[in-house]
Parts: sequence; structure tokens; C-alpha cells
Amino acid sequence: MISSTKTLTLSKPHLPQTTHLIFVRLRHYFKNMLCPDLNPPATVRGMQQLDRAAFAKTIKVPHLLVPRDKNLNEVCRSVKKYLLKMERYKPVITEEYKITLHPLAVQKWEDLADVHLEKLDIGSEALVWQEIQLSYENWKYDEIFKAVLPADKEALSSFSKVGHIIHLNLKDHLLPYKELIGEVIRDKIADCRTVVNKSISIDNTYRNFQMELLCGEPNYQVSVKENGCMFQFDFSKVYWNPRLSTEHEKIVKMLNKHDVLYDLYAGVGPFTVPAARKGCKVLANDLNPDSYQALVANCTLNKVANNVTCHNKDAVDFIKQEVKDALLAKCTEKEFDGEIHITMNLPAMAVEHLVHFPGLLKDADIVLHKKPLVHVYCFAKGGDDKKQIARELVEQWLGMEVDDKLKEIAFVRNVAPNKDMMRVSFYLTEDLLLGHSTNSKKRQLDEEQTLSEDAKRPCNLNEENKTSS
Ligand SMILES: C[S@@+](CC[C@H](N)C(=O)[O-])C[C@H]1O[C@@H](n2cnc3c(N)ncnc32)[C@H](O)[C@@H]1O
Repeated sequence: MISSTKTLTLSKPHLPQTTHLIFVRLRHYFKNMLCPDLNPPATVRGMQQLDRAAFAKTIKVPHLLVPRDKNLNEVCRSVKKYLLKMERYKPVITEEYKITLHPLAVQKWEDLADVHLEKLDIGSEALVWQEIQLSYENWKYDEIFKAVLPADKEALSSFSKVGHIIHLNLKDHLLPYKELIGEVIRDKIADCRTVVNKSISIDNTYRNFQMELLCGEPNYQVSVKENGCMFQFDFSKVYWNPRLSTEHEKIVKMLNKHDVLYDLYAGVGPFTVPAARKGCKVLANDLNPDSYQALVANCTLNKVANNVTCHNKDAVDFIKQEVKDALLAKCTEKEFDGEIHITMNLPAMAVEHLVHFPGLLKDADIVLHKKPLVHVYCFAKGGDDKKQIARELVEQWLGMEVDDKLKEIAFVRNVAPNKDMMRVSFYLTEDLLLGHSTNSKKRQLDEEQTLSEDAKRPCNLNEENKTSS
């Protein structure tokens, strides 16, 4: 089944601010969570093995018994805002001419004064308190987690849905509850068949999450839709992050039909495939053989294989061979009226690979007609000015300042406290590519030989994977 990928954030109760007091009060007044009777039984707190039966409870709530000779629909419309709304609970029992009202909103007949039931010839004797049975079915997953998980610790805040898989990144204090959390999510989220948690032991050269199955089928082959394209891949073997869909879209929107794209860490194709669908010619590369296979397959799936050439190698080799050859051809091609874009989305180490661009075309006796635009991603940690941190990282590895080359520095997403993923978009100028502007910083780095073999190694991103979700 094809499904879109998304990130779900659990609702958090928040306190009213003075200026919006009345509005917020109204909005939250009827929130079921404020009414202890409507919450799951207190006895479920701390439950680690899901016992659905333990959620059963009987409560007394107000009902309107509508006389049989009245128009039930008309009465329902009048009291609509006072209905008891709960998951899988029908507040109007047509056969019995009975309407369940919210116990916080209606405690006495006068609470219904504003709907003027007397005009419908209904008197106060119609309001009665009767028992109803609630069960596990009547609560959403966030209400269940609020009732079960430790009240004094950080709640489960968000998770991602990738096809039929729900992907969690549980904090340590929630690990004892992981099976329960998995089961509740599978029960409550439509289309969810598998729930996984990011595991602690990490081998993440290829940026795929090491995951532990919490419940459901051990089937990680997913089909997802993003930016109008379909992607199929094994989520346990490749990188896919639904939180990046907006960023992918932003880059693809920058591209025009006659542009070319060099996608250095292409993954399964979220830049490559939509770009090729626009008509761009794409050179795509990924080191992970599983990503490469999925990339090739996704190009075929989306009928864009003719526009894409895929490679499966280290990005450093790709820069020095395919990108170099392509730049030599495109930058000097007078008839080429498009732009050249280079995407480098491997935030933990792509900036290091920038060191291979200065002087990349140095032996060529050419005049460049185009300035390729690089979109490089990085993590900016600490400090207040993340744009400045990102810029300095790029300058450090490029070995020069980027004042005259900069197009944009953009915030992409927050990955951990005080750590943001950023994009620096800058032009590779003729001076840079021909090696005329390499400054002492680059020479110093070269001399120290810190970059030669190190920058070719596949990344080891333990730190990022511990914190980002
Ligand atoms: C953060 S993911 C980005 C994937 C995709 N572009 C996206 O936006 O979702 C980084 C990708 O780089 C690949 N990768 C890691 N090290 C690499 C290297 N040295 N050379 C080329 N690709 C590499 C990983 O396999 C992974 O697919």
C-alpha cells in the first residue's frame, strides 16, 4: 500500500495566556482530559504490559432524554456544542432518543440555558444522569500514554510514520514501556502494521537507523509518496527521513527544466527523482549499495530513468571523477542555458568533502560560463548564531571566505537541543574551481594531511544519531 510519510506530534496541554484567556478557556473547557471521570482509570498508571481490559470503567454522565414526539435532529443541532465527544463513542442514541452530554459543560439544567430548549418544548425533567461504560477503545493514543506513562517525566513527544512503519526514538525512561507503547500505537494509528524504536547500538555509515522491532510484522519494505513521486525501499537498510520533505521540495522548486543536478549523497532519490521528473538531467550517487539499488528502482518506478545516471561510490571519488567531468563539459558548453545545482546532504560530513572543489578543474585551460550552485548541509551546534556557525564550517573546509559566493544560509530543522541542521547555498566561482583563490587556510589543511584519507572515509555519525530523531 502507498502511504505518505509524516511526523506526528502528540498534543500537549498548555496554560492559557492572559490576553487570550477567554478564548483559550472556551477552547479547553470541554477538553476531556480536564475531567478526571473521562480519563482512563488511575489504576493503569505504570502499566508495562498492555492490559486492554484494565481500561474499562463505568461513569455517570448527563443525558438528555428527548420525548418521542419531538424532532431528535433539531434537538441534537441545538445542543451540538455540549455533546460528549470521545473516540468511538456515539453521543446520540437514535433508537432511545437519548443524547449524551459532556459532564464538564452540563452539570445542571441552567447550563443549557443558552440553547433555549424550552422553545422546543423540552423541560428540565429531560436532563438525567445515567451510567455509561468506557473501555480501551474510547481513548486516543495520547490520552492512553498520558494515563499510563510516568506523570513526572518527559512524555513521548513525537514519532514518524514511514509507510506502514511507525518509528520511535524513545528516551531511556520510556524504555520499560516500549512494548506497551508499540502496541497502543499499532492499535490506534490507521495503516500502522509495524512499530520500531531506534536502537542504541549504531552502525550508521549509510545513515540507516538501527532499529528494534517493538510490535507488528518484521517487514520494512515500504512505499511512500513525497513531493508527487513514489519511493520504495527497505527502511531498515537505507536512509529516509519524513522530516526532510519540505527541504527536498524547496530545492526541487529552485530547479528548472533545463537545469542539471549532481546529487552526491542521493539516498533513495528524494532530490533526484522529482528533479528528473521536472526534466532536469541528474547525476546521482550513493555509497550504500541498498540505497543505490532503491535509487535505480525508484527512477524506473517514476519513469525518469532516462534523465538520471546513478553511481554507487564514495562521494570523494564521485567528485573527482563524474562531477569533475560533468562540470568541465557543462560549464564550458555555450549552448547550455540552464543552471548547475549540486546537493550535498550528509550533514555530519559533507562540509569536509568541500575541500575537493577548490582547484578541481585546475589543469583545464577553460573559461567557465556557469557558476554551479552548491547546497551543502551541516549541523550547527552550540552558540547563538547558527547561520554564522554553518558559514564558518563551510569556509573552514573550503579554505576561503564565501562573501562573494553566498546565495543563502537556511535553517532546515532542529535535531537536538541547541543543534540545528542548516543549509549553505553558495556558488562555485571560476576562481575557486580553477584553484586561483585557494588561500593559506586550505594549504595549511593540505599540509596537515588531515583531509586526504579521512575525508574519504564513510561517515561515522554516532553523535548525531544519538540526538536527532
Ligand atoms: C542524510 S542521507 C541523505 C539522503 C537523501 N539525499 C535525502 O535527502 O534524504 C546521506 C546519504 O549519504 C550516503 N553516504 C554516506 N557516506 C557516503 C559517502 N562517503 N559517499 C557517498 N554517499 C555516502 C548514505 O548512504 C545516505 O544515503
